[in-house]
Amino acid sequence: MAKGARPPGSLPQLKPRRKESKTLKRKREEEELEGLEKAAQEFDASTLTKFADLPLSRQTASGLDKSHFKVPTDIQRKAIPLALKGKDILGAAKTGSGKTLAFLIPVLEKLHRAKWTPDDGLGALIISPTRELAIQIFEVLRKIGQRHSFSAGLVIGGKNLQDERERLGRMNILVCTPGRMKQHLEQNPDLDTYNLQILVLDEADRILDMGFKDAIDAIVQGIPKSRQTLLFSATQTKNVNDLARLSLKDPEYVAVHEAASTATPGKLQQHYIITPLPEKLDILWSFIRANVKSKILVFFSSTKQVRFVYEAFRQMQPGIPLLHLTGKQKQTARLEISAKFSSSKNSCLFATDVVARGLDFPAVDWVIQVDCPEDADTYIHRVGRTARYERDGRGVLFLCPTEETGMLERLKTKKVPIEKINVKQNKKQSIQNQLQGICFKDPEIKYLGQKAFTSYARSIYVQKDKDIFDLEKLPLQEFATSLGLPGAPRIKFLKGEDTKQMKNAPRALLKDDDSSEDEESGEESTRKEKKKKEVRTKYDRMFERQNQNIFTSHYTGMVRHGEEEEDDNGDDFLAVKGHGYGSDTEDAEGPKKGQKFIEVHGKDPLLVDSKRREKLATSKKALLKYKGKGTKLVFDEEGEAHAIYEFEDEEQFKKAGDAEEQRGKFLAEEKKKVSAADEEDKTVAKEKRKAKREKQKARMLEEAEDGEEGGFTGGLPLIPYEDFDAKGEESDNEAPEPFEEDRPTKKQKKWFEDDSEEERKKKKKAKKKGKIVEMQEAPETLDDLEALAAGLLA
Ligand SMILES: Nc1ncnc2c1ncn2[C@@H]1O[C@H](COP(=O)(O)OP(=O)(O)OP(=O)(O)O)[C@@H](O)[C@H]1O
Repeated sequence: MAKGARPPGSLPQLKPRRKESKTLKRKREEEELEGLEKAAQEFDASTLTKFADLPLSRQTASGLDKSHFKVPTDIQRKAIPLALKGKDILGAAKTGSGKTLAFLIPVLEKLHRAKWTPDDGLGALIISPTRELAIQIFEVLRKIGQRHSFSAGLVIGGKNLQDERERLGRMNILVCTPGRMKQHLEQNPDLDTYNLQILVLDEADRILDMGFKDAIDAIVQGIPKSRQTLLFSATQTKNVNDLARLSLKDPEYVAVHEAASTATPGKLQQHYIITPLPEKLDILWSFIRANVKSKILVFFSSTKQVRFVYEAFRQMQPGIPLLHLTGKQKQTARLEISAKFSSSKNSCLFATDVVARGLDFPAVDWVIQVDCPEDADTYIHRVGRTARYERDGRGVLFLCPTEETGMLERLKTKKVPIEKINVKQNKKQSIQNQLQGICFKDPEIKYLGQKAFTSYARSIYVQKDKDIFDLEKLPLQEFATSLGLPGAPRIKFLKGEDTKQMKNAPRALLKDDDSSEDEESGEESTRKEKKKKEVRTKYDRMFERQNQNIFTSHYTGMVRHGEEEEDDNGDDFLAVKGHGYGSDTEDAEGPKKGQKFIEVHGKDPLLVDSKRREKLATSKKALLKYKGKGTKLVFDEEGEAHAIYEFEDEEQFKKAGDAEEQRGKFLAEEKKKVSAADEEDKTVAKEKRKAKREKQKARMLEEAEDGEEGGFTGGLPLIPYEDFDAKGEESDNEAPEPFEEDRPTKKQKKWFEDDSEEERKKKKKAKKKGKIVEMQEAPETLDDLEALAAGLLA
């Protein structure tokens, strides 16, 4: 028999051997999982010094190692062993102390030990209050989970609901913001949450506050009670009601820094200055000019302030790259700006509280809080953007004299060590004249300044802590002057703002169109969706965009006339009738639901049943026919008006021929004159438009060139409303954004290209020396990021 041949009747060896190895493999895996579970239950946390000591899957251990995480931080050392035992956790630790890994490692291990496969659907849900933070969490998950085969997705809005929906059904781990997740739960039948194993709330106190209540309740309602729940924050909630809402089971309170003498990182130096409100911008400007070689993060209380200071300072060229980030920008722009600030060495980012929590910008030197935060917790989160994970950092809080006592008391109660410093008067530079010049030359910036003024006043007005925030005590007139405005714009507060809205100040700010944070609660997104569905004309949108309080009294009068004085319209040429309009009940005589009368001067009321018809009926052209021909008048020496014929000699008039013929002739001649004048006007207007366009173009070019030389991001062309509508998501609610940053500009590119160019050169040099190991290219957009993760973390 040939060597290796099978004896007759014997069984082939290959099949049993393969079967045996599969079975063995499965058995070995089962044993491994059981071993992990047992080791986790028996693990003694006091023996933990390195991540390698933890009973972790090979995949997680390898992911941590590859991401260069070797030694756990305090919160990780305490929270991870408990979470691996399956406990619910309330985790509290200072900002920048590594809470993200403290919940991501248990998430991966939970699914691994449950032998979760891509077919098992959603196993873990991680909720973050803002999109930026969700993206950051997702990136860390992608790094440490790279050896696992779970699929992971981001649900944060900013893109088509349908696109997101299609991906969701296939995800094992979702990182989401509350409002968007609620939307999906309500509208996406493929999203099955009934098998969820673990729920995480990062920045739990923020997520559990009133603004997200509906969304969180809706999410929790649809997930099993038997799941594990992890809550983390630097300012943790222990509110029993909140915990009951989440049905936590005997949660372990892990507060590593509770016994510490301070609530903020040890390497953080914190100072405050007392400054009158009108001097804030002078001090900020002087500070930035003195620290152009630093990385600075500046907080304001509203989007409008951020935009005004950014645009004005940009024109003044402080000698450091300026950036701005608010929840009102489009997602792509926000991502781009975060990335730019992260990668830059020296730059100054103006922002709202959208970046106050959780964001891990590397190596920020200074956090400046120009506007007083609404409470001590917000202060702690804002200042925590510096001095992260063993690094140094400095924070400066600007306080108006009226805010000093109250705020310092709040900070002391929260164990925040902060010291007063004084501004060196000889170093302080007044920029009031420059700002006045800028506002005078550029109406767009003046407009932003007016909006910044009203937004600031409003932000103070809605604050609930009246011991700190008192609008009446602020020198508003001087503040307006300090912004470069000719006078203080009129401010009108909405009725009820001081009651219902003030009760929930942070959310009130959020609901205002100047909202300081970005994430939408469920109610907010539903409201926006409803608003989108309403048919609105271009003019409706235009009026909505404008802040009517800051217009001239003439304009306000015009608008109010239409809004408030409907009934008193005897002298109006055009008026909307009040009766029956908007009534829900049908009225036999009046218009039906959806219909209304419009009254055209001197004619019977017209019944219209749609906006389009109303527009047609009230268009300039349609109204012309009611206008009549007009009468030519001449004035005597006393200034009294008379019809022409009153001055004519009757005999002569009769001689000239038939009266009707004369009238016809006169009308024909006048018509000719009017159309000639009309033509002339049109030509002049056309030329004016052309000249204006050319001027704008020249200005852009000039600014672009300035930017290349001086290194400043340049202004952008003013965009006609129509163009803006076509492009901008935000155009529905916002004033036109002439300075939107996600339109690429020469200067912006140049600025950061220089940085990366330099870095590229450095890398090239280092590579030659063998210092750098090439890494996989970083994802640039959300889609890149998701594509990398969604197709399995591996
Ligand atoms: N074990 C570790 N070893 C080294 N670096 C770590 C470790 N854990 C976390 N870090 C780093 O520390 C920084 C802060 O971590 P993280 O963002 O998780 O802090 P945080 O406690 O969530 O802060 P915040 O309260 O502001 O949200 C990050 O850059 C992270 O990569």
